[in-house]
Amino acid sequence: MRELLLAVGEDPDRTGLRDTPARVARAYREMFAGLYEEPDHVLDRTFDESHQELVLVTDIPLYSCCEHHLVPFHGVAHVGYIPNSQGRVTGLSKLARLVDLYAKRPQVQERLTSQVADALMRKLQPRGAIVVIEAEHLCMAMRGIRKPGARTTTSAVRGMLQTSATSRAEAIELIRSRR
Ligand SMILES: Nc1nc2c(ncn2[C@@H]2O[C@H](COP(=O)(O)OP(=O)(O)OP(=O)(O)O)[C@@H](O)[C@H]2O)c(=O)[nH]1
Repeated sequence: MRELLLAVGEDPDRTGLRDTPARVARAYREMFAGLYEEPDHVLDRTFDESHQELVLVTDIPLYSCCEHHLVPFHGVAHVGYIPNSQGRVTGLSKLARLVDLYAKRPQVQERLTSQVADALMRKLQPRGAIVVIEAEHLCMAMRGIRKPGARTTTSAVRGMLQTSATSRAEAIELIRSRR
């Protein structure tokens, strides 16, 4: 941190910046807490419910950090899956926990989207999964190209939500028509 401040021409001993290294370390440890957690544990607890159609949680608030600049990107995630024939479902909050865990790592939006979908497929073995993330990258808003308001949408679709156009269209329509 001291080197970083010197590199950008700041005096590390200046009043107000004296405590900065420890504070920044604490903040980044919190923002990157997902590096130290095992994603599969989030979905350890499941229960059987004879629901074999789409379960979709939309508008999960998302805060992450781009690994290129360590500058935040934020937006919402929509996460859905179709339980398998045993009807193995997970608590709805676990879908948000999964998003949170992967978001709390240095990320790129595409990888974050795929990681959530792949964890669902791995642990719940559902018939299909869909993850859509819409986010604004502050590295494109507050610096660089400076385009505030530009939003990036990424999707990861697995299983029958990938192979069945009807199932995929239903999920996408529900995401688009929310509110
Ligand atoms: N695909 C993708 N790109 C990202 C993401 N987050 C940041 N980026 C981009 O990563 C790129 C890094 O580009 P570089 O040329 O290495 O870095 P830079 O000189 O700071 O680029 P500028 O942002 O254009 O000033 C930029 O184009 C960012 O917009 C992300 O989640 N996904």
